[in-house]
Amino acid sequence: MARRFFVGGNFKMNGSVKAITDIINGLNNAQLDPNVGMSGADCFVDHNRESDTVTEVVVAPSALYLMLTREHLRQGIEVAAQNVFDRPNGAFTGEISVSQLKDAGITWTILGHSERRVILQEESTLIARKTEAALNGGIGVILCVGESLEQREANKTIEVVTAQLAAVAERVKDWSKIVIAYEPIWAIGTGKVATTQQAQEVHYEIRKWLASTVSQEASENTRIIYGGSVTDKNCRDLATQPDIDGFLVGGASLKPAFFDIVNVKR
Ligand SMILES: O=C[C@H](O)COP(=O)(O)O
Repeated sequence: MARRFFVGGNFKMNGSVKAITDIINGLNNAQLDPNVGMSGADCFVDHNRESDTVTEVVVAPSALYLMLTREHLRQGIEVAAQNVFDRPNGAFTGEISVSQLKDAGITWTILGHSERRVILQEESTLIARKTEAALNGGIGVILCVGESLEQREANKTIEVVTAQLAAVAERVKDWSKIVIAYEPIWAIGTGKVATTQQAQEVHYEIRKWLASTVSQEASENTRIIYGGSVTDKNCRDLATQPDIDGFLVGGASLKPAFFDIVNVKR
């Protein structure tokens, strides 16, 4: 079975009520390229159909705008949090629980983004616990991994990325609700996109790692998406690579160019 193409929009800590409302309206009115496989504006996602051709689209506004987005965004596009805590409801000031996300109709969360790993100093063990909690609570996880420029130059990319994944594999056996986002840190927000070869190489190695560490089934079925300066201009070549199953888009997800990325021919 072909893996369903997946495009996530990570708004990061951007936006206001007005700006997010404008983005929601844009998404609600977006026209799809008929070459995606379907025609009409309601074809982004339909969870009642088993389609390999229709792209799955998920957007991740900051926590303050999750409910606004879910309330006004058309059905068929899912909403993701950018983080979730690993404990049930309780005395954890400033955190959001998995059950609170579910209660608000939020079906995905991003975890392990390098901005949280580096700036907030989140370690792989915490990210693994959060991943386990999200999955146990019925929330899908966009699990981000990626190396710094220094690590790439020291030829440590695969070692770093697989160590980040291994922390999750220690706690999680079922990877069917995980989408892995490979995001080289040096490509995030820098305008310096990985070459198709660089991205494909790492995605291939991640798939190999899944086969040897998780299962052959996880290797074949897990979506591995690329993030890091993806635009409507550079997404096409990346999308044609055999192990690239979509994108996690930052800056460009705030702009109309996002629809061209969703509609990319592959
Ligand atoms: O989560 C998204 C990535 O950090 C990529 O961000 P970017 O597209 O702005 O480089």
